[in-house]
Amino acid sequence: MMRGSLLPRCSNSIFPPPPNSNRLRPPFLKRLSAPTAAPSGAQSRLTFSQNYRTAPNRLRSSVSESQWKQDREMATGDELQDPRIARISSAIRVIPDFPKPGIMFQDITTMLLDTKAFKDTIDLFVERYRDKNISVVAGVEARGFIFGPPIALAIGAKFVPMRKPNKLPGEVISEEYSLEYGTDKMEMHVGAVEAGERALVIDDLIATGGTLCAAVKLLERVGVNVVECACVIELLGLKGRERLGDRPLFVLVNAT
Ligand SMILES: O=P(O)(O)OC[C@H]1O[C@H](OP(=O)(O)OP(=O)(O)O)[C@H](O)[C@@H]1O
Ligand SMILES: Nc1ncnc2[nH]cnc12
Repeated sequence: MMRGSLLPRCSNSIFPPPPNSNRLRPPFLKRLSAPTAAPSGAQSRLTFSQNYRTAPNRLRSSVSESQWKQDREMATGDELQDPRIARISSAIRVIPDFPKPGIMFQDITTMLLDTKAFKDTIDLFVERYRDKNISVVAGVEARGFIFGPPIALAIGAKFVPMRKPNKLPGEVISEEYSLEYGTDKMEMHVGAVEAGERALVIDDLIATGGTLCAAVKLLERVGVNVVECACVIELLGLKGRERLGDRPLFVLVNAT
């Protein structure tokens, strides 16, 4: 059955938002929004995002003062109001009740078919992270493997896969983490990164934040400075940001 094709693509663009839309809410209201589980058949809304957070209390012993200031400026930059985001948002398909009832699945595969939207997505990240002295792009399996490598190549960083358990052949360090239901484990090759390196962690989506948090912890355990986490989509209402604490997170679009 062509489940998703029957749905209109969610749009952020020039059309006025319907009643109760979360579109373009100020950031402080975003925190109060409903969880991802929505009444069956409801259309999830994707919103423009201005999601920047500082990391004021972060331990940055391996980072110079000027680099710290530069990072802070990056994390508190002007609100992102880029027209490319509307196209990206519209190209992401939303499938209700997948993989189980109540979940509004954010399907990025339709965005990958739209060559302009896919390129714009990569470009937006590259524009943000080039010239930031980032030597590592760490991508979270599986969907972080789609966005991470082109960004890494474009900014001149290496790509490090953060994998599900028992996939990497060499010596690994691992981190267990909890998800909405149950636990999972993430692994990284020992020696893939060195203490003092500057990393960007990338994934397609943040929901509860468990996955990104595990990736960050793995890197920090070996002395890597995680400059920022980045996702295409943030699912509002699941408190993913809270789980990340004061670590900066950058997202392109919000969804409920
Ligand atoms: O913020 P969280 O609650 O941790 O959820 C976010 C994670 O969930 C999805 O991966 P998932 O492992 O479900 O699917 P995959 O098999 O495509 O990697 C998504 O790609 C993120 O990695
Ligand atoms: N609603 C959702 N859509 C896509 N991927 C997800 N991972 C966790 N929640 C998700």
